[in-house]
Parts: sequence; C-alpha cells; structure tokens
Amino acid sequence: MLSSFQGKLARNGDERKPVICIEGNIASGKTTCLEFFSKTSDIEVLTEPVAKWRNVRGHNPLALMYQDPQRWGITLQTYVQLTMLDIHLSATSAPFRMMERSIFSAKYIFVENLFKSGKMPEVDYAVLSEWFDWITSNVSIPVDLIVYLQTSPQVCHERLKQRCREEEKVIPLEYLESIHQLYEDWLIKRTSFPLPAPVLVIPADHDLQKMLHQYEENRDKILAASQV
Ligand SMILES: Nc1ncnc2c1ncn2[C@@H]1O[C@H](COP(=O)(O)OP(=O)(O)O)[C@@H](O)[C@H]1O
Ligand SMILES: Cc1cn([C@H]2C[C@H](O)[C@@H](COP(=O)(O)O)O2)c(=O)[nH]c1=O
Repeated sequence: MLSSFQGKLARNGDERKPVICIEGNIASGKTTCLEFFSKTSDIEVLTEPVAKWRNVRGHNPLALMYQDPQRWGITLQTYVQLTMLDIHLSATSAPFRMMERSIFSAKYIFVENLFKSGKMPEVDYAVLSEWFDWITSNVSIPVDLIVYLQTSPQVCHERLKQRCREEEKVIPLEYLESIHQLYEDWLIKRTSFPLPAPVLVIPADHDLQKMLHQYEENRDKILAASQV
C-alpha cells in the first residue's frame, strides 16, 4: 500500500531502513556477494528477479531481447523497470536491506547501452525515459549506499561462460566492455547520470576466497556508511 510522504508516493507504515545496492557488470559476482551477506541475520537480501525476466506468463523476455534487441529491448526493459520498482517498494523486516542492482542501473546502464549501441529505436528510449522520469519524480526510492564490484570485462566473460546461463551464451566480450564503460562513467568518473547514493568500490577480479575475505573486512564499513 502506498501513501504520500514529502510529496512522493512511499511505502505505507514501514520504518525507513538503510538500503544498500550491489552494482556491477554481468557475472561480476553480485549474487555471490549477496549470498555471503545473507548469512548475517540483520541484513535482508533481495536478489535480482531474473527468474521473472526469464518467465512472464510463459514468455522469456530476457531470451527474446538477446535474440532481437531492436524488437524486444523495450519489452524486457519495461518489465525490468516494473519488477525493480516492486522490489524497491517491498516491505522489510530486517534492520538493513541489501539488493542486487536497482531501478537506476537498469535505466542508466542497460537501457542506455541498448540505445547508444543503436539497438533501441529512439521512440522506445523516449517512452522508457518518460516512465523512468515519472517514477523517480513521484515515488520515493531511497538508496543509502552503492557497493560497486569493479571487475574487468575479461574476468566477467570467463565467469559468465562458467555460469552458462542459456540466454547469455550469445553475449560477446564487447557487450561486457560496453556495460563496464557505462558503469565506470556513472560510478567512477561520475560524468553520465546522477548518483542516488555514495559509492564504495570493491575490486572484484580476485578469486572467491579473497573476495569473501574482502566482504568480511568491509562489512562494518558498509553497514555504517549505509546508516541514514
Ligand atoms: N571471485 C570469484 N572468482 C571466481 N568465480 C566467481 C567469483 N565470484 C563468483 N564467481 C562465479 O562466477 C559466476 C558469476 O557469479 P555471480 O555471483 O552469479 O555474478 P552476478 O550475480 O554478478 O551475475 C558464478 O558461476 C559464480 O560462481
Ligand atoms: C538489470 C538488467 C539486466 N539485464 C540482463 C543482464 C543479464 O543477462 C541479466 C542479469 O544477470 P546478472 O548476472 O545479475 O548481471 O539480465 C538486462 O538485460 N537489462 C537490465 O536492465
């Protein structure tokens, strides 16, 4: 249920809890990072709803987008925007909430990539942008900290091949390079789009053991920095 808070629609009745978004390229290790933090009782972890993107009423918009982005990019991205908004607005019980990506990266990274690479018609980009602008102007979507898992596209390509998600078998290294560049422009150079929150960068090319060690080392910093 939504109510009005400071002129924007907001979730009704909930105490405001710190929100941490884990951002990074495809197969950078976001889910693995969330799995690590899910073992902590005071953090509620919300993974990306990829299962929904692979099956909406028997259709697979993720696969369709990779097969024909010109035709199906808007279909997938409209649904991603809706499902991300739904997660941002969902109720929280734990003191902290950690979510995989955000409505912001869906727009600033993936929609932008489709448009910039000439794979999304201008009219589709305009309609998605109108929706995004309306949502972010009228709905309260607080984010308190972005944790950026900074990887090289080559490492992500290796991990992606190892994960072997059927829809993603067509992804070339160049696609991951474009996504990487958009992330760097947004979160490191800060030249493309507004930041919804401060950014903590964690280098994430390392092996799993070192990554888990880094997460443990950064735990207190992450929770402290996200406190509103
Ligand atoms: N530090 C790491 N070193 C090697 N492989 C990793 C590492 N982190 C994750 N992986 C593996 O890489 C693949 C992608 O990781 P995942 O956490 O699913 O990434 P994301 O959620 O960012 O797409 C998975 O097969 C996972 O087991
Ligand atoms: C947010 C978002 C994601 N996608 C695609 C990119 C990947 O193929 C999957 C997500 O997988 P990851 O391992 O969690 O990175 O979904 C997309 O096409 N558009 C989007 O906005």
